[in-house]
Amino acid sequence: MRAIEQAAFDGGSATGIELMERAGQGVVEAILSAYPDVEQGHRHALILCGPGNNGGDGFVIARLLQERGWGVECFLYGEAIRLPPDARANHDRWAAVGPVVAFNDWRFGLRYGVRMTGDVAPTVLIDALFGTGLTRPLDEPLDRALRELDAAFPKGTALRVAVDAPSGLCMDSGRPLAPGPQEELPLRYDLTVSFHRRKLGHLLAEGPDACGSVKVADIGLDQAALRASRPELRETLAAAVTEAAPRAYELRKGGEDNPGGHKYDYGHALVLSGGPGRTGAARLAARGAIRVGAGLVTVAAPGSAMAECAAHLTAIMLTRCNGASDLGAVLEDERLNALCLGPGLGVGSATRDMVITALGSRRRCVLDADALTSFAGSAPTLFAHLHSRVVLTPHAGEFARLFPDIWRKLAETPTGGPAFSKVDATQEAAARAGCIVLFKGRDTVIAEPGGRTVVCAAAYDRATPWLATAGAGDVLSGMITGLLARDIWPVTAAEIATWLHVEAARTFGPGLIATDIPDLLPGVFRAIGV
Ligand SMILES: NC(=O)C1=CN([C@@H]2O[C@H](COP(=O)(O)OP(=O)(O)OC[C@H]3O[C@@H](n4cnc5c(N)ncnc54)[C@H](OP(=O)(O)O)[C@@H]3O)[C@@H](O)[C@H]2O)[C@@H](O)CC1
Ligand SMILES: [K+]
Repeated sequence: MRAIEQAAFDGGSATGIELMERAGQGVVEAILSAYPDVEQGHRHALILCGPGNNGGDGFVIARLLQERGWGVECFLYGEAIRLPPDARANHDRWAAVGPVVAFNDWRFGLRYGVRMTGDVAPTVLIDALFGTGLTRPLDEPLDRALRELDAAFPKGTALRVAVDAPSGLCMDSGRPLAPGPQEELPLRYDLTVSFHRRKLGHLLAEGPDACGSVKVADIGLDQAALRASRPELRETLAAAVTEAAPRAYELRKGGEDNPGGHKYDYGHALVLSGGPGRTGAARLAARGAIRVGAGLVTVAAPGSAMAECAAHLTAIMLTRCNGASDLGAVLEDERLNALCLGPGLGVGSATRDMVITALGSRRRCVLDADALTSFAGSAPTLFAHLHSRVVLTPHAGEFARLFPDIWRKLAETPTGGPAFSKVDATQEAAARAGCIVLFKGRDTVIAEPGGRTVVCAAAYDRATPWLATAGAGDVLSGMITGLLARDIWPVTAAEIATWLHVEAARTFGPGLIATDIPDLLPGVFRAIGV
């Protein structure tokens, strides 16, 4: 954001004071449009201003609300004379018309303990303490003061709005920089108003829980001009966060963009299955692969599990595979162009051998679940065989087993900002593994070694708590495999599959189970014009 802001200054399209005014306006407009009721009846805002430009935004908001006839109380954390110039100017403008309470006098417990209701009780609390400039955990006394405020006005009694960021939340990682080992932010919010774009912190880790909802205020930064003036920003701006639906032509069969007409034009995916009683995961993956449009899908199962698989599979073919040497023979069929190993496959040396055989064939490949866990403690062996057309899809536990040192960095309590983030962790893992890593979670991150990184967050209006169900991950692996079979570039396949997976769950809602997901894809395809 600092670089973007500088580009706007350099290009002469805005001054700092103009951006700050628009930011303050943006917050007021966002509050009034999301919560029009706050303009009815008693209107009183309590505004906490910090020592940087976030605090400056707070003073603009104070002035604008007062001009609308609101009662406003401003509290400053820090010293007015130390404020940066634009924030100082807005502090002084406000101070000419209203009081500013210094930190020593905040004492929310005393102040509101006795007059919690009536005309002086705030209906809106605005946090303009820290935004993107948070560099270290909140000081203990500030943390305590905010907890007093939390107790005086429990969530639900006054609307809570964060300017750019909930104070204490690191906007590069979504991780709290709070004192104490619990890493808990003192306050949670109903609305967070971001400027220009959503930031990683709004989407990663604790971000969505802390922010409540996020509205983006346009402060007039022109994206096209910025890209032209600062080429190095292009990649970061393009790749950071994606919520866009995949382009329909990438998924379409037939037509001008995709003239192929034969099933073999859409590839042949092979999904390896575990033994009897454990074939469900592979069958779920296979169904994901065929629904996403692979031309053909075969499940390869041990002889002892053939009958079980045959009883359940119709559009999907079946072949026998009793281990690595059988797999080698199966892979002599060159038409098998994408492989999926892991779901229900079993943990141990047999799986390790099959993974190594699969990787040796240089096919596009998804490794998930047991295929990853089988290499816990021998990750370097796996890394030695990986290549650029492989996608690893670990959840947190699997990630920790393969990349224990990277995981430790992510699990440690951060002592400063920017804190080590899931984006950093996934990029490091991809660089080490030499392949695509899709690090699952509500804040899924997909990284290519030294290349594109994408955050596909299932948060806010894309929240899908019902995806936390057994087998959902197996379907995702199968969907990626199906897209790989269709010749879609691995990182794109991972990205499209993740989006479709969330979208399918969203269209279904409560009650979703994994077997539903593949069958929801046709509806999602229709909705996005495939
Ligand atoms: N970029 C844009 O386009 C626009 C940006 N705008 C706004 O500016 C915000 C960014 O402003 P910013 O850079 O001044 O940072 P901000 O978050 O106010 O805090 C920095 C201050 O806090 C201090 N500090 C840090 N941690 C601390 C701690 N734990 N405890 C105590 N102090 C701590 C830090 O001190 P230092 O680290 O130097 O010691 C410094 O003094 C952005 O979020 C948005 O709201 C809009 O106005 C317009 C367009
Ligand atoms: K803030």
